[in-house]
Amino acid sequence: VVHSPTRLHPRRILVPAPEPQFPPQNPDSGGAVWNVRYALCRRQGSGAPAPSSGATIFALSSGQGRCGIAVIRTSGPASGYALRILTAPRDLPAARKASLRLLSDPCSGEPLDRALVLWFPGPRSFTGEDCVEFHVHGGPAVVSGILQALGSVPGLRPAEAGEFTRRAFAHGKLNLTEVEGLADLIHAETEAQRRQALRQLDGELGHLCRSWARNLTKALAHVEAYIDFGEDDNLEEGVLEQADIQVRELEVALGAHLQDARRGQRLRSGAHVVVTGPPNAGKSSLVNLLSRKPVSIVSPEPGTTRDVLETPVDLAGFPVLLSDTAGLREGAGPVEQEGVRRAQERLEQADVIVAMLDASDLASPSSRNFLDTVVATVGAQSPSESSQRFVLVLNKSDLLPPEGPGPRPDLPPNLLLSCLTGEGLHSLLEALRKELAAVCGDPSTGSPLLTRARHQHHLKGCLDALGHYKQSKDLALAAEALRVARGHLTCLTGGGGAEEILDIIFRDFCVGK
Ligand SMILES: Nc1nc2c(ncn2[C@@H]2O[C@H](COP(=O)(O)OP(=O)(O)OP(=O)(O)O)[C@@H](O)[C@H]2O)c(=O)[nH]1
Ligand SMILES: [K+]
Ligand SMILES: [Mg+2]
Repeated sequence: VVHSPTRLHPRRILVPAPEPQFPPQNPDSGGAVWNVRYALCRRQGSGAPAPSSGATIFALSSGQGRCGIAVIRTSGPASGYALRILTAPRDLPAARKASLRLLSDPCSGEPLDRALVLWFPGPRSFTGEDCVEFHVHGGPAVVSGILQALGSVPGLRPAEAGEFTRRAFAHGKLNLTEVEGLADLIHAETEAQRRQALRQLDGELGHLCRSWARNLTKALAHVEAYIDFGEDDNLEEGVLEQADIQVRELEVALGAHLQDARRGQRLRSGAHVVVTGPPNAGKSSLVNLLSRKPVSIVSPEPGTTRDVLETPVDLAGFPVLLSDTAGLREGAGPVEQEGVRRAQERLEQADVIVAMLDASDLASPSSRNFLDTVVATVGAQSPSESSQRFVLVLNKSDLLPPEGPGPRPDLPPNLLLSCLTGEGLHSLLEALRKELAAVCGDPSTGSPLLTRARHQHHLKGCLDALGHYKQSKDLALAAEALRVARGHLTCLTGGGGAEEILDIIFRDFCVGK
């Protein structure tokens, strides 16, 4: 082994590379409410079985319940046989063209439905295997009759949650980040979520990781060439310097992406918006207005809200967990004091703070106190210093004299609102949209966001390994560090996919997808 002058080390030690491991618990179980829907269609136990079983699977792929048309699909080698045995005439229709067929039960011969059937011979299908789609009338009896008929065909069994997508992944039709994008697209509830999911399904994050991995492979080749042929005069000069340059470039790119930090994840699971202020400012009125339902009790009595009340809302296309909190004041009874403590705790977790005051009551002790404490500290931070965003709202503008509130130079920039008349709501929504775009990232522009803790984990692992590369004085260790770094990028797109990660991801799918 030839050592470069900067990497002198007496011995060549080969330490086994630490396997890039991912915590086995579900890393994305953050947002309580947004995840309820995942729980609804989550299959119990581990992920779907590996596709090597060779079985042909079938499932209802459209939604449950009565509908105009239901789509039932199959995937696997017996798909063509199942199609022929259920239909008359018993020949296979032209590939990828809809044909009208009478479906009947293969055992009793009883007609089940007249339906459109589609035949997708592998590998040009969603899963890469032979697939069939039956577009049948969506009545429950028709659907269950056809599912039963399919179940009676030898070699066919009902699909498990996510099994179609898992087969697509196994046959290289989708990489892991695309699978995640597909899961998110199915679950997307707001416009921004849909845009982000679609970009991920299009493979943008995957492409980026693969191009980074390619650069690492080049750097590794340079280091290995130096190890093997360092003394050879034919070796082009400066190979190690080239590797160093590539590593440095990658470090910059990874650093920029990690700085993006939790924006993509927030967009996926919801940003925390917390409404705070002194008692009776109208916090609960605003929460009810934004969520368009009576989440919180509104009353003229100060100290009405005591617990933190959280509700998921779609604010200007962004998914938000909106929290109503107790009015901040001192000297209240023990129950209200506990409410105040919880309000302050929630405030610390907020991505966006909506601080609300009664515009007609700015001189009261509780208003002054709120201005001197919360507004003075959070409101004074510039957005770059603090990751929390801040909007100051002066409510009850309808109570102000017609000439307006008059200039208040001691207040930070603020918005006038009346929850009673709705005046100023439009400007508040626009201000919130801007803050949310800053907190969640804009999914239609810029580089693809990291949507899961898993992505961040592997990029960070990659960056750490690059740090080891730069520090290692031994060339063999340096090469090993590059291999570890590349391993993290491969894991991100599912190249080195540990079963356990696959299980976590495929759990998010419904049966039939
Ligand atoms: N005139 C007027 N009254 C309002 C407005 N918004 C809220 N109110 C009234 O102000 C009172 C307090 O409203 P809430 O929404 O309960 O205020 P809160 O900040 O949640 O109060 P606590 O939970 O007790 O801290 C109620 O009687 C509301 O009807 C407004 O824009 N104009
Ligand atoms: K109140
Ligand atoms: Mg309240």
